[in-house]
Amino acid sequence: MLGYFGPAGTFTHQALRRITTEEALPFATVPRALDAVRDGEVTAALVPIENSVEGGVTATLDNLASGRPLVIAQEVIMPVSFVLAVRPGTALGDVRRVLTHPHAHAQTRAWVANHLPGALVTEGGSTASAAQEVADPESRHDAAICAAVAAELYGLEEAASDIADNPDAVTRFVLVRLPGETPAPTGADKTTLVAYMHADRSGALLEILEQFAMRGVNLTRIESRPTKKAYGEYCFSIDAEGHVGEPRMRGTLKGLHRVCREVTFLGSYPRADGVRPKIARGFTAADYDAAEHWMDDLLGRPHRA
Ligand SMILES: O=C(O)C(=O)Cc1ccccc1
Repeated sequence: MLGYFGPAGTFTHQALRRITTEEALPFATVPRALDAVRDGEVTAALVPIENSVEGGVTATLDNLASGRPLVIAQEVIMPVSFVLAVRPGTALGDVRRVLTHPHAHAQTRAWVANHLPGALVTEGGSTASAAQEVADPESRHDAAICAAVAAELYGLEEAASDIADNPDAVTRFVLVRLPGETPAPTGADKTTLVAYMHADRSGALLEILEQFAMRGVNLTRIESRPTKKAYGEYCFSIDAEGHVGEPRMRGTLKGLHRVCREVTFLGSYPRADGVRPKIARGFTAADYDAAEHWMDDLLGRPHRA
């Protein structure tokens, strides 16, 4: 059984529907969904990790970085479109209190300022739980910012639709499982990791970046996050093009292990867009093999497979 950041009607739920039609268990928070994987209650869980407008979903990034080990098995990238959902009969002009998820709030701030200038927006668990709460006639909230499917599911009406400030926004979700054997590279893969640098070392960040650059590995995301252990101490959450099964990525991870205080591997998995990175001359698996064979010759050893 799979789990997801729920309840039914969240954007995460819609993203899950893109990869499976199987029944799945909703969890009200990202940490609860991830702990359900850790405790074996579900085999994997889908959670939001990044948005093209608002950036990283810190609840996910931080839990993956510091909780009991988990790895990403798959990613889903999906456009998101928001509606303002109200109890039947409520007019747009009557909306004073709005409930939604922090990422939905961040992506509709300008719309709310322009169309509901006096309204108070409260951030809550998820967009679907906001819709569920607004559906209660006793609710002190007049509207939820959520997906059209959530409005329908919880019996609300759309007082306004397509209210995102940036209509091209997409959210990235990841399916997370317990660590195990990493599936073979597909040729279009990503690797996610967290690098903790030595705080007292000048040039430590440059050393981290060098490990990627010197092996022709392109980064698709890098964010600094506080380690939460001491003020001023940061780690770097990184996505890079490539798979740990490729020699250039293996070399990068080994290099990071040498120069960092700690490295947390969060998985190598197929990228949602299927884009195969162009590997520069000198960095392909064949180039690494040829260098190994040359070294074996220098040492007078038989070639290793
Ligand atoms: O609350 C939800 O529906 C989620 O799945 C999180 C979220 C919120 C806003 C945009 C994308 C995902």
